[in-house]
Amino acid sequence: MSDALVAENVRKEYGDTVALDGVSLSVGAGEVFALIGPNGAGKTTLIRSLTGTTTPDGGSVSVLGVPPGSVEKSRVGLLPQSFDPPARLSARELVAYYAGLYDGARDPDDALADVGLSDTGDTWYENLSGGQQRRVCVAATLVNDPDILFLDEPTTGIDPAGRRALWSLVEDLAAGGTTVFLTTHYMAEAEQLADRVGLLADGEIVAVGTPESLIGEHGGESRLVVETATPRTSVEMGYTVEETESGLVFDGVTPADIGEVVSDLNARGVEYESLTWTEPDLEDVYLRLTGASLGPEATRRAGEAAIAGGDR
Ligand SMILES: Nc1ncnc2c1ncn2[C@@H]1O[C@H](COP(=O)(O)OP(=O)(O)OP(=O)(O)O)[C@@H](O)[C@H]1O
Repeated sequence: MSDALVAENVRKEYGDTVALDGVSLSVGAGEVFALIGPNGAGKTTLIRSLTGTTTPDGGSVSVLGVPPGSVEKSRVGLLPQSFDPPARLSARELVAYYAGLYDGARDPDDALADVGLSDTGDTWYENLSGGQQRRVCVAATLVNDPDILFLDEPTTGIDPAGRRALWSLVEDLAAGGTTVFLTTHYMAEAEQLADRVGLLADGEIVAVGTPESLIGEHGGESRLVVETATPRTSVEMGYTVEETESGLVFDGVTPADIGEVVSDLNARGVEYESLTWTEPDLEDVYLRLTGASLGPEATRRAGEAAIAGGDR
């Protein structure tokens, strides 16, 4: 697989802020690469550096074999994170405007159909919902049938059904040979779509690999989550136990161990409301490598209590 995109030691500073601190990566032709990382990690700055919408202070970038400023415009699609088109255009007029920038562009209605908005072509952009507006913007990036597509948080604000429709669109594009470089805060999106994922933190790539390899290397063990009737039940067992807001998390529990843990909980009089067994996923990788929280779902408390007394 030849490289569609190569960045070497890219550096960008804004005053005292080092937005990119020597980023190197390559993306193969036809590959889907997802960039994840906390707010302010430098994801948008990297996309802007890769697409020539900002000039790095150091390093080099090659897109389809040439510097970003020299690449044929019709071969590249870019959905910026912030995109504020004229509101008093219909969805179709807006997409047609972008189609007019290219020779041999696609039919705007086909691009709208790609994003599931066939019925809303006549609606003014300002009257569309936030998620529909985002989908129109995605449609606008598809009119030139790009060889490489940069999508900066493409599904932010889009409802779950719309998000899955866009995932399917990205999968179709990749199957057709389009290289896709996207950023996202949705770990499920990166895990579902990406051939490889890069984790950016404080302007540096801290891990890169297939979702499976990252999870295997950094995701930790499978675990049993126990929601207890009484918050922060203190329990002594032969597993590594984390206390959470809502109960207990037992690390390293396989499905075959669940019965034993449940017996132990019963024997010790721990009342529980639910038991959920989970395998590590990309969210665990993210949390472990950034030490950050993804939101209210991720309320796991630090401070493991490796407790003696059980039979493991
Ligand atoms: N034009 C700018 N002027 C000054 N500082 C900037 C500019 N653009 C980005 N920064 C700073 O560079 C750092 C990286 O910002 P960037 O927008 O690339 O992060 P991000 O990973 O895309 O964040 P988010 O997930 O919130 O979109 C931040 O500290 C940000 O404040």
